[in-house]
Amino acid sequence: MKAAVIVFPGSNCDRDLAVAFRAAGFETTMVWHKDGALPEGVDVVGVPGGFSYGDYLRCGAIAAQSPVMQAVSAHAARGGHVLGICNGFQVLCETRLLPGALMRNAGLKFVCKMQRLSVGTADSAFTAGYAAGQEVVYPIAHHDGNYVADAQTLAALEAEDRIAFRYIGNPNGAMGDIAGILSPNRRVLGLMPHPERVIDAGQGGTDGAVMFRTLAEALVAA
Ligand SMILES: NC(=O)CC[C@H](N)C(=O)O
Repeated sequence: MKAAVIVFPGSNCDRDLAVAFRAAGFETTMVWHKDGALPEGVDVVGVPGGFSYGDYLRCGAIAAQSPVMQAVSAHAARGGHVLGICNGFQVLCETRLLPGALMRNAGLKFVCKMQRLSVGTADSAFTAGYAAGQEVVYPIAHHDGNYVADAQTLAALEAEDRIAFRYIGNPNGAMGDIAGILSPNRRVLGLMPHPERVIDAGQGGTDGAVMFRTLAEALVAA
């Protein structure tokens, strides 16, 4: 299985994401954002966390215009898997691969802590290793994690079982306590919390390792 991790100026979780993919058995290539193409035969593209372009104009807005995002969109259109974490989630919303937007945290502060989450659905290659309703703990670290969408979008996310994770004790004001969502084909996941930072007991938890392991298993079986 092959993974690619996109690197923008200001990405800072790209290496952590590569470590998580590699630990789960993915052959992983880093892709500089100006390279318009993804490696041949890539199964999953990771869009990492960080502060791409210094979070100007909005978090993820400039990165979304990068040449590589056209290749990522084409990969998604072919039914490829995409995982956007934190700034990566913001980039996927700005690219319109996922609906809605991430606004400034309701408390107007950067929030950095371990966060309890409830798994919203086990029906995806990313979340099949969890049970719906299961509690997991991933770290969060963001100032723009306040998920907003119009009523129609929220209703569709709910009706189509596309809310992947919800906060337990909402840290940022996100509508519906939404921490992560899936695309209609369930192959694009964007989430604010960081599963790649909890893949080893030495990091203080292993709840995130399940996501990468399950994804690897699903892609081998596909
Ligand atoms: N850890 C991150 O990816 C941070 C995301 C974004 N720059 C924010 O602070 O909201």
